[in-house]
Amino acid sequence: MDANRTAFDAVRLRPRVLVDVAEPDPAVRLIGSGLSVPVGVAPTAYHRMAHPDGEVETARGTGVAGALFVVSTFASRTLEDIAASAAGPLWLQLYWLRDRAKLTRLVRRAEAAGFSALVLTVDTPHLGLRRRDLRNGFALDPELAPANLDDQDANLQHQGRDGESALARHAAQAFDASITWADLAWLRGLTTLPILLKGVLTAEDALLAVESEMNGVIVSNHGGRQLDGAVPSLVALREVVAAVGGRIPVLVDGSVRSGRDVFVALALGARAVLVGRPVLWSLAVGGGDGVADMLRLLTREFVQTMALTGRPRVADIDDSAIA
Ligand SMILES: Cc1cc2nc3c(=O)[nH]c(=O)nc-3n(C[C@H](O)[C@H](O)[C@H](O)COP(=O)(O)O)c2cc1C
Ligand SMILES: CCCCCCC(=O)C(=O)O
Repeated sequence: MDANRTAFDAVRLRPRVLVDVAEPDPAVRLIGSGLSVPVGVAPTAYHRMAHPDGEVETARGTGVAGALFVVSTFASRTLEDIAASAAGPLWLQLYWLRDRAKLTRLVRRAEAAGFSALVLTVDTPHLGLRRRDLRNGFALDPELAPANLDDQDANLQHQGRDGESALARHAAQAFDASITWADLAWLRGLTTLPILLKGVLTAEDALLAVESEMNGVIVSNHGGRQLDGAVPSLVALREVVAAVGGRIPVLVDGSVRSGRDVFVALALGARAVLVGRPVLWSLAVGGGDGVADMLRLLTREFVQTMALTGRPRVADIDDSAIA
């Protein structure tokens, strides 16, 4: 997690001057959707831990800001309620569940509710070693449940065993850790929705994603929550962008905390960024309005960086902007 942040801080910008920057335009199109800014909400589980209305508020605030919302498999509100409150594009993040019938039902519900893409997270065959969760015996409040998984697994609410995380135990039971690139054909055949892979950190895997007919990759080390010591997302971005060679969009997440960071990621070849923890913080402080404020702040900072680097359109942002 720290390395993600350090990688952004290490980048220096090369501003061009005497360019007409009277009206910078941060809008983009991404996988068929128009966005006011190349920013999305990363999938994070259980927004009701941050706000009583959970993902319904996140969807409202994200729509107000004209950004994208990637809803987690472990959302704490139903896909249908989230869709009813959304004014912008929604994608559904999937973990590959052992129970393929359950996975299929999720995909069908997403299609019916108007979600416009799927994001398969591929860096979590097992949950990472999260020592604080283990030490604290992390478990969910009994009021909270994954709203879109029909088993309502009691293991997640299991309380009070030191040295065990209810999330890690549930992941071990529910996630299929045996899937390989060959299994992607099954998912590809299940739906016509675009599919992106989240958690790609190498050129080799990016090439396999293209060969597997995936529609995009999200360069991510899961915010530092999976493999301790993994390469920072921003560092991995360069080799993934080079390998993909423009054939499919590349997104990135991990410690994006300002509009300058959004600009840096785009200069290194990302088509958009996802933001994780700041969404939970702003949701906790101000509900949907808080999320909208945070995203609008990122947008204002991004626009200012475009202006002060002499890159008035998103298409003008390339690696010539990086020292
Ligand atoms: C509390 C929390 C829950 C998360 N839940 C999920 C999840 O359900 N699915 C997933 O693919 N990634 C999940 N992530 C990872 C995020 O999607 C994202 O990769 C990461 O948080 C980005 O880094 P950032 O938080 O520094 O912006 C989670 C991250 C956090 C902090
Ligand atoms: C069995 C629940 C697993 C939720 C995992 C959410 C996640 O990805 C995270 O980083 O936390």
